[in-house]
Amino acid sequence: MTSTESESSSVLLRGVRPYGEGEPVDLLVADGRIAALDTAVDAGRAEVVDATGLVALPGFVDLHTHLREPGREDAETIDTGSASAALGGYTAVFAMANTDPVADNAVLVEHVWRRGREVGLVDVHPVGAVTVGLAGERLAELGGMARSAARVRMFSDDGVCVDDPLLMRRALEYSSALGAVIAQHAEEPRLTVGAQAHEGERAALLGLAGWPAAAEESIVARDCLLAHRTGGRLHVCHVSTAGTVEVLRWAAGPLAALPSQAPGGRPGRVSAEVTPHHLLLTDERLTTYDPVNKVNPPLRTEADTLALRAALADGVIDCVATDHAPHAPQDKDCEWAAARPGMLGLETALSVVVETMVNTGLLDWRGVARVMSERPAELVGLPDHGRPIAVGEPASLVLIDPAAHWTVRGAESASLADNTPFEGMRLPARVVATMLRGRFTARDGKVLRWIDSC
Ligand SMILES: NC(=O)N[C@@H](CC(=O)O)C(=O)O
Ligand SMILES: [Zn+2]
Ligand SMILES: [Zn+2]
Repeated sequence: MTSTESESSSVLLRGVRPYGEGEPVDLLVADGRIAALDTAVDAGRAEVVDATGLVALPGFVDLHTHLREPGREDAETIDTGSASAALGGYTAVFAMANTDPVADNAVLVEHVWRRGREVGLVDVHPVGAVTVGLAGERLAELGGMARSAARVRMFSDDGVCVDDPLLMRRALEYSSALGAVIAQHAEEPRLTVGAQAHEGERAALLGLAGWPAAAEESIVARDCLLAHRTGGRLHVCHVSTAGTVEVLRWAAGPLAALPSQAPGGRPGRVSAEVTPHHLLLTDERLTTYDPVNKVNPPLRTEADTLALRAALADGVIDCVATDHAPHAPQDKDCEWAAARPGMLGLETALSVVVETMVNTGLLDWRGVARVMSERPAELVGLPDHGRPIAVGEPASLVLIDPAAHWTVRGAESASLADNTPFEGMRLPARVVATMLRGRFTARDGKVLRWIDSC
């Protein structure tokens, strides 16, 4: 993007196409908000940026990111993870609680929140743990975290499942009172002891212990019932099987029609996310035994990827979440069984969504805005993200070159880690710039910190 310099902090984006629709317009940003949206807008003292041909969408919101700070700053920090998020088009991320120490108290979540603000590249919202130390034995102080300066609105033991039904039921009961969401890593631990790969033909051929689809589906079914009966707010993390899609369909239909026993008769609500890697990759990739493909839940079959895509398109799955899971080399560059599960996701998410959802005709750009920005913001009640591109709204935006292609190189990512399963793949569409409340946080592949823009 070329631009003319100016001493003013306002910016005029010339020739953008909001949601990729209609004729190009000029979008004027002033005081952090969209000040004009029209043809031939007078630049005045604004910096003029040539954005011809670029699609503008509301900045992306990731409900599932691992930033690793505190505890594993060798794999990622709030700073490097925020930079990766800005490059990927994100303006808000939810940082999972499985850090060391675990984010299970007000002091820790406030630390993560403050550090995110200091870095200032993306709004970092800490996720609080559901149980103390993720140990699954007693509930953490959810209320204390919700009332802290971090205003925690999502709780999760992600990495492990809250498998005790009584604890999960209590957490869901509290969630409605707190206006929060319980995000479940759905994995029945008794069914995945020693599991290494999706249970099926591929795992059998490779001699890897199988990870049954029912381990996920049985917990999702149980939790949908608990959410409905308690009036709680359940969010299902990283849906990976066609069977889970059917359970979610049942929860939204026949189950929702049953009377709830919740206080005031208010039924629970269930939402769900899918990761870019589960939309694109299958267990066919495991033949190399390269641990870059190891992830929890595991890569599944092509039929699963197709069911997930259809469910995202028709709204049974609400949104895309990256499950960005950076790992240090010693935890990934080792034999399959010893490697940690997880893969990078923030910088490749848009391109994978375009490849699997837009280029297949399942979603248009408005649909991309829905699943990557509007719906996730709505699920957790973020008031100033996922907003319409309209005059008066916050200028938290992503500009995309829809015609670009690029080749993924983990070493070039802003993340400290390089465990991307998309290494060497040529993918469509590229984030050209990200803007948070009127300030560029990433532009032409470079991260812009406060200091750069002052
Ligand atoms: N997805 C993964 O394989 N790993 C995540 C944990 C998780 O999301 O369950 C991690 O923290 O590394
Ligand atoms: Zn998980
Ligand atoms: Zn995760």
